[in-house]
Amino acid sequence: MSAPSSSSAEKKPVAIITIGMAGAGKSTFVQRMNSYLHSQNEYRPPYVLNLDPAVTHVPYEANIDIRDTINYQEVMKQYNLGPNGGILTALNLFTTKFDQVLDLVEKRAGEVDHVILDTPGQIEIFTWSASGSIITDAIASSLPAVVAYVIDTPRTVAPATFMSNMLYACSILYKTKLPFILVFNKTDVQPHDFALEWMTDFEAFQAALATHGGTLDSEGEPTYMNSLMNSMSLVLDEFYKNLKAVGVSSVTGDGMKEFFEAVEASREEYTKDYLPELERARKAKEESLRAAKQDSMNRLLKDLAIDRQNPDFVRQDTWDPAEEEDDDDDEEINIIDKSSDPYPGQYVDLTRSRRQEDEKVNWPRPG
Ligand SMILES: Nc1nc2c(ncn2[C@@H]2O[C@H](COP(=O)(O)OP(=O)(O)OP(=O)(O)O)[C@@H](O)[C@H]2O)c(=O)[nH]1
Repeated sequence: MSAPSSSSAEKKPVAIITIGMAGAGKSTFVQRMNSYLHSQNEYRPPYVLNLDPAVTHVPYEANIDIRDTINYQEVMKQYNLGPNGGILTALNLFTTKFDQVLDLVEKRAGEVDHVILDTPGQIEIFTWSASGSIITDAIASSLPAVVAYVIDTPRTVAPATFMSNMLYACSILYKTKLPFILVFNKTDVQPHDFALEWMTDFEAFQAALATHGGTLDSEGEPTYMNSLMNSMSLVLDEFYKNLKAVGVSSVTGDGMKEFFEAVEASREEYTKDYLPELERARKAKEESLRAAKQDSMNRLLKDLAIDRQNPDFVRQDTWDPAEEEDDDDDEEINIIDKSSDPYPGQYVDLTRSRRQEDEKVNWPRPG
């Protein structure tokens, strides 16, 4: 897929990468985005990708579903892994085919306004794995992209939990460098006003800390935890300036209008901040590749000049086409776009197809 230029980025669909702690409501939120976009005239229905191999049921119809390509249970058996290792390895296997996913997304890019990604329940599997980074970078270098960080609002009312959640969000923001929306979910159970207040008013957060239990030790002095959180909240002040926060209820649909307004604002942010940085990094990489190639070429030419002085070498140095290896007989694995017409045999199970090929094959174990 070609990289978006600053001028064409606004015409491309926005990729919404949905991330959040287990149980924060990611899948329900993806379903809500899906139904909201279907119901609005100003938007076209989205293109949805499920990247959670272990989920038993998703409340939406995904266009591409990792479970159609990777049998997560089989991966666990083959590699003798537990559930988290199984999810990570399944995601790694899927990532090796992500170029096909990008091709399918590109084919649909003209027909949709949003490409939505649902990620595995265990947040760290996506945010701290090589596959998560590869997928995020691949998507973000092809389409305007935004991270929707889903927060379980009722479980974030304690200042310490709020702070840990914000620190986690902060680490993802600085890792991906993408436009970032904090999605305070489940506002039907707990409104998110307290969070907005803590993010904008440092003293309000301090006051909440002071009134929360366990903040003073037996001598009436602030506990270590309390002092730490006080200092942290000062550091986070800078982080809060770099993001948008909206409250939604994935159950009632409250706040979805505001969420999509934040997505549109993020598209502009992507074009203004992320894209120039991406183009700069790409140029630097091309330049270093070009320099490395030139260096190899110079060394090759130097070696050839020496070898050509040896008549025995010149006699042996003939090219025999029969010795060429045929690399084209690799088995083709296809990612499935379920919104295209299916045809018999289209389903390919990456795990099973490998096993049938050679029962004795030992797959490389993750390092
Ligand atoms: N009241 C309320 N419940 C919600 C909301 N969003 C999600 N839930 C509930 O929260 C629970 C978890 O939701 P999921 O969508 O499965 O969360 P998830 O983050 O995808 O979960 P994992 O993939 O297991 O990490 C479910 O019981 C949902 O019904 C909401 O806006 N309001």
